[in-house]
Order: sequence, then C-alpha cells, then structure tokens
Amino acid sequence: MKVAVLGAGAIGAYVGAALHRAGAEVHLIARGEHLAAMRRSGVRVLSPRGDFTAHPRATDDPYEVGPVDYVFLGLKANSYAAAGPMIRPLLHETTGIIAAQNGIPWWYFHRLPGPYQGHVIQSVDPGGAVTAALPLERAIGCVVYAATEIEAPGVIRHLEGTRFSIGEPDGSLSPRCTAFSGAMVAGGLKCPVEADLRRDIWIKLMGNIAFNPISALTRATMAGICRHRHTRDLVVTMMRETVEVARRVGCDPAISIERRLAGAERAGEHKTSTLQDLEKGKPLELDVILAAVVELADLTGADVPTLRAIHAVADLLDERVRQDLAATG
Ligand SMILES: NC(=O)C1=CN([C@@H]2O[C@H](COP(=O)(O)OP(=O)(O)OC[C@H]3O[C@@H](n4cnc5c(N)ncnc54)[C@H](OP(=O)(O)O)[C@@H]3O)[C@@H](O)[C@H]2O)C=CC1
Ligand SMILES: CC(C)(CO)C(=O)C(=O)O
Repeated sequence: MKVAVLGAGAIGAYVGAALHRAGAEVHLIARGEHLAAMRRSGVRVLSPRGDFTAHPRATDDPYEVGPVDYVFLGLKANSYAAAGPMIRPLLHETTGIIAAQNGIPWWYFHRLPGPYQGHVIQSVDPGGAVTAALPLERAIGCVVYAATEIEAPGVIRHLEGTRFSIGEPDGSLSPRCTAFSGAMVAGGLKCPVEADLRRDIWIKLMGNIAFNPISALTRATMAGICRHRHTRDLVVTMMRETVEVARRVGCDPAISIERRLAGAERAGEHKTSTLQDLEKGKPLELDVILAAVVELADLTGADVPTLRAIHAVADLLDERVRQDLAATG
C-alpha cells in the first residue's frame, strides 16, 4: 500500500510514522524546518504507549511522490481549498482521500439520503472550491480521537488516544476502507470502519464547537474551562444547541451532554488545537467547527443564539490573527 501524507504535521506525521512502522510505503509531504528535521532524522514519536522513530520518505514536492493508493490529509481544513495543485500529482483512478479534520467535512451531504442531499455548506466549501480540489467520490471520512502536538521539528508528542474512525459517505463497508483500516491497525492504531460516521462527527464536534473557540477567547485549558462555573454553563448551552442542529439535519448524536462534558474534562490541562494555533499566530480553524453549524442552523431554522454570539467574537479574533499575519508576512 502506497500512502502520501499531505500536511505531515502533528496528526499526519504521527499516522505516517505508524503506517510506515507496519510496512506501508509512506511519503510525508511537509515544509520548513519540520521537513528538514524529518528528512535528517526521521519522525520521532514520544508517547505514553512507548517512544519510537520511523524513517518514511519526506519531501515538499508531490511530483516526487507520484500517484498513491491513499492521500491522508493532515492539513488544517482552512488550507483544503488551495490544496488542488498539491493533490493532483498524487491521484490515480481509485486514490482515496482521507481527511483528518475536526468539524463538518465538505462531503457531509454527499450521498446522504434526505432533503439536503448534495447541499454545499459555504463556510466549509466556499463556492465549491474544496470539492474542486478534493473530489467527492474520493472522500473517505475520518474522525480523530487522538491528541498530538509538534513538540520540536521532527518530534511528535502523542498525548492520548489512538482511535481514527473512518467511513464512507454512503455508509458502505468498502474494500478501500477495510484495507486502510488494516494498515492502521497493523501500525498500532485503532481504525474502526463506521456505517454512520456522521454520528461520530457530531459527537466529536459537540466538544470542539464549545472548547475550541472558548479556549482561544480565554486562553484557558479544557480543564480550566470546565472548572469555571460560567464557562462550564456556556459549554453545556453550546452543546445543547449543537445537538438541536444535528437532529435537524437528520443525525442524533445519542450521547448525554453530561457524558460528553465528562469526556472532554478528562483531557485535563490540554490546550485545544485552536488555542495552539492562536499562540503560534496561525489562522483559526473555526469555519468547519463553528461557522458551519451556524450556517446549518440558518438552513434548518434552528435557534442557536449562543453559537451565534460566540461565532461573532471568535470570527473577529480570527480576522485579527489573519491581519497580523498579513502585516508580518
Ligand atoms: N493535533 C491534534 O491533536 C488533532 C488534530 N485534528 C485535526 O487534524 C488536522 C491537522 O491538525 P494538526 O496535525 O494538529 O495540524 P498541524 O498544523 O500540526 O499540521 C499541518 C501541517 O501541514 C503543513 N502544511 C500546510 N500547508 C502545507 C503545504 N502547502 N505544503 C506542505 N506542508 C504544508 C503545516 O506546515 P506549517 O506549520 O509550516 O504551516 C503543518 O506541518 C486538523 O484539521 C485538526 O483539526 C483533530 C483532532 C486532534
Ligand atoms: C481537544 C481535542 C484534542 C479533542 O477535543 C481536539 O480535537 C482539538 O484540540 O482540536
């Protein structure tokens, strides 16, 4: 099996190292100092499950890699629309694209029977630009339950979790999902193929939609947000509104707010990926996490005053980050 990891950052390099360890032909596509370090010394994974180093090939040029069986997309979702030129050299007729993103994916309404089948969510796929870069027939969904960080160039800190649930947009148990799952399991990861991945998407999103923007706005960790009475109440309200939107688009996450909150609280003094991006001066990945759900509320007539308010202030914060980035080059 030949796999290209496009955007071999915290999650991508971790998955690439695990697949390579189990014998897959893995090509990491990255850039900058992190790429230089991986080329020099491989990917060093530091994990409570045991440290290891893997030496997959690494490059910044997808033409060097050529067509692969799977592209594992480790880019932030806000880079997907511009990823077309990087992806095209990696595709053959049946290449599958597995996107490790948080939030609502661009393929959400693809092959979903019901009133919204084929609907394009503009906050996720503006003007269809993501679908143009990542064709729907190639999309394989993925919900990431692992938490990793780039501790230093070439060094991935794995904090917790090894589950990467995957699934077809039409819910079928396809040979391409089964084969990828087998390679992940051989690499020591969990990779169940789900018949209803959208349920996993909403369960994961109930946490991200609340904790990611609140953490960026307050700079608090997940445990810190849970400890503070008012932000704890805010999380509960945001989760409730999110479940209402999920139900209106035909998915019941079927988990109590208390259980979901307890799961997030167990992450402890963890900085969400959005807070980490803010601290590094990078754009915030909130369109797929928060704006998309507000847009779905508009589509379905759900009342989401709290999501709307948090979206307004988080979106302004993101605008300021982008302005600072543009000013400093
Ligand atoms: N990390 C985590 O614990 C979790 C992450 N996720 C999801 O996984 C996805 C990836 O997140 P994460 O791994 O944390 O993100 P990272 O920022 O660590 O990884 C993205 C990588 O892609 C690189 N990149 C961006 N553009 C290019 C390009 N044009 N060419 C080559 N490399 C490029 C980035 O380089 P540079 O830094 O130079 O921009 C970076 O190394 C996100 O959607 C996130 O929501 C989900 C759950 C948990
Ligand atoms: C916090 C975590 C690891 C799980 O909710 C996450 O998905 C993120 O940081 O974006």
